[in-house]
Amino acid sequence: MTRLSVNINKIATLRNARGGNTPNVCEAAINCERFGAEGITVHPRPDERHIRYQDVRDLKPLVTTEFNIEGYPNREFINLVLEVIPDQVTLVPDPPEALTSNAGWDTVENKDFLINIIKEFHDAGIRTSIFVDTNLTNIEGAIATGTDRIELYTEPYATNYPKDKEAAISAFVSAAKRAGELGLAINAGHDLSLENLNYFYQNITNLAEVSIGHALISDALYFGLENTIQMYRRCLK
Ligand SMILES: CC(=O)[C@@H](O)[C@H](O)COP(=O)(O)O
Ligand SMILES: NCC(=O)COP(=O)(O)O
Repeated sequence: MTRLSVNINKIATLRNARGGNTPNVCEAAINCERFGAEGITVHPRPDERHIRYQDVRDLKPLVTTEFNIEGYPNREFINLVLEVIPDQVTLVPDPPEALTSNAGWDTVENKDFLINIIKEFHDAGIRTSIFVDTNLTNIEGAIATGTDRIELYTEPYATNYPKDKEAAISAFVSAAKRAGELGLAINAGHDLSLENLNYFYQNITNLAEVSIGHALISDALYFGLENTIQMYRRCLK
């Protein structure tokens, strides 16, 4: 079974546009779960342009499925995660000014850095995942960090899918196979959509979880949140 974790960053983007509390991020999370989401993902960024640190604190007692916090592990982020104790933390190597995530970790170069942070999260009982591309050196490097999971950065797959889906998935199949051999569980995310999700799911057999935000929240404008979540869940069958 592959879990669908709904990333609610874009709900916060809309809320922040007017400075009030509409739409309400906490209500949205509760409803996502009611409509079939099997997890809630948030990615607080240093400028708090969408999810705010306080949102993360407010969400923790409300999320009843799986709470996944993503972000670059600076000390402020690490302290927030250790305060909130989510089910999973996903470490992403984004510089503060990044528009969105656009690369995975160089797990060889950052080995010692990641080992120390992952240990800190493990000591607090938090499952870890690290964002990586399909480069096999980075997949093999991930095991040395002690992480429980990797999250495959799927933007290149999403970009290439409309041109040639077999070519687009190929590196992901190899990466997932190698990760499986090493005993790493696999998550995936970034730019997954109703168009490309089912093919990804069909080809990556050992996929534990996908986190989807931008396309899913956009689709909800047309199809409604409940219907959209069900549509995405049907792509994972
Ligand atoms: C790690 C990842 O791919 C997602 O967290 C994605 O970057 C969403 O972040 P934004 O909503 O800030 O684009
Ligand atoms: N980890 C990926 C994520 O949470 C959502 O990415 P996107 O669907 O907003 O591109």
